[in-house]
Amino acid sequence: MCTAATYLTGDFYFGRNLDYEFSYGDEVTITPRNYPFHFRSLEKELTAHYAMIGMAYIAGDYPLYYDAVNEKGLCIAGLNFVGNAAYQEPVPEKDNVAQFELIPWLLGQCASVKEARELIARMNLTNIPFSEKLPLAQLHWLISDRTESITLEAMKDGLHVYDNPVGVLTNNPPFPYQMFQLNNYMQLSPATPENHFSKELPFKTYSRGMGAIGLPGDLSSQSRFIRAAFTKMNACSGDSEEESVSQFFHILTSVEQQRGCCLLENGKYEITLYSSCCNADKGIYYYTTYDNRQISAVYMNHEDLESSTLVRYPIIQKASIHTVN
Ligand SMILES: C[C@H](CCC(=O)NCCS(=O)(=O)O)[C@H]1CC[C@H]2[C@@H]3[C@H](O)C[C@@H]4C[C@H](O)CC[C@]4(C)[C@H]3C[C@H](O)[C@]12C
Repeated sequence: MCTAATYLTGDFYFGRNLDYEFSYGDEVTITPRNYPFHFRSLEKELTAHYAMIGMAYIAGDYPLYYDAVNEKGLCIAGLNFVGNAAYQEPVPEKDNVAQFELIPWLLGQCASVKEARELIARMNLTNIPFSEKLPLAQLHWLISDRTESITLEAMKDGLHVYDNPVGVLTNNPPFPYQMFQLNNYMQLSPATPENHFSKELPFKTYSRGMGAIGLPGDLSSQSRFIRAAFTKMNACSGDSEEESVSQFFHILTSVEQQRGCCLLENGKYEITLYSSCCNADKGIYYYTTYDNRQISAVYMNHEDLESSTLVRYPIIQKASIHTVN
């Protein structure tokens, strides 16, 4: 399971929890403007494009991004959509983009969600795998900038683009079902509840936080969607970088997966391998890992963005404890 979210203070923040039972070997990866992107079914090459930063597995010299942000502040995260994602054979009349090419294709060329919508309208998301060892990932995507978010789902009946007014995405079921479920929670509130049950019964609030009784606490993707939406829509913080980043990680923490709570059929546990928070305006990628709660930061603009070589920073997994005496 995974959860992605957006957050706007003075700057715009975008990030995700990557929940899984193993890591592919994740690296914070900066693709500078002149790194050449070749596309499997397109004649067009992107030899000059927007620079981007995100988490990727680098296969050969190719950045297989999980989530990334470009220098214009456009952001994308891919999340599992198993059993529902369906990709097509290439067709002559469309831009045929392989599933693993989607993030470079959009972030390389689009400065906003509006521009991404235009490319998506001409796009066919194809079923060409990266390699035999790295078969198709069944995903759907949260695509955001500071003004709007959309959800992109490729299903048997074609590509769907949904407005995403919540700025949150988890996994199954398809996005319209996720959104519809929110209707069942409209009574939840961060404020102290009032008695609408019966005037004849003398109810008392015995604890703070009772306004959100009924907020689902389990790890299913539907429940994480509701919980992350509630937390994000009610989140508030100061505008400073420290306050914004701290608050963003708290939103993600509301849906993190602790080892032991989600047992898979293979006997392994799914956990939150990393949490990321990208300042999309400044190109700063912050992350924590399951065992390293210290926030690490990689600045895209500290690198030579005119270069043609990937810049890679393997994630720091080892805990760092600040000893004070
Ligand atoms: C496993 C990741 C998604 C995590 C997630 O949503 N978990 C929820 C589990 S579930 O709801 O319970 O199924 C996804 C997100 C991005 C994916 C990677 C990216 O798409 C990039 C390449 C794409 C290649 O086709 C496969 C390897 C890969 C390197 C992918 C491996 C894996 O599928 C990743 C890492």
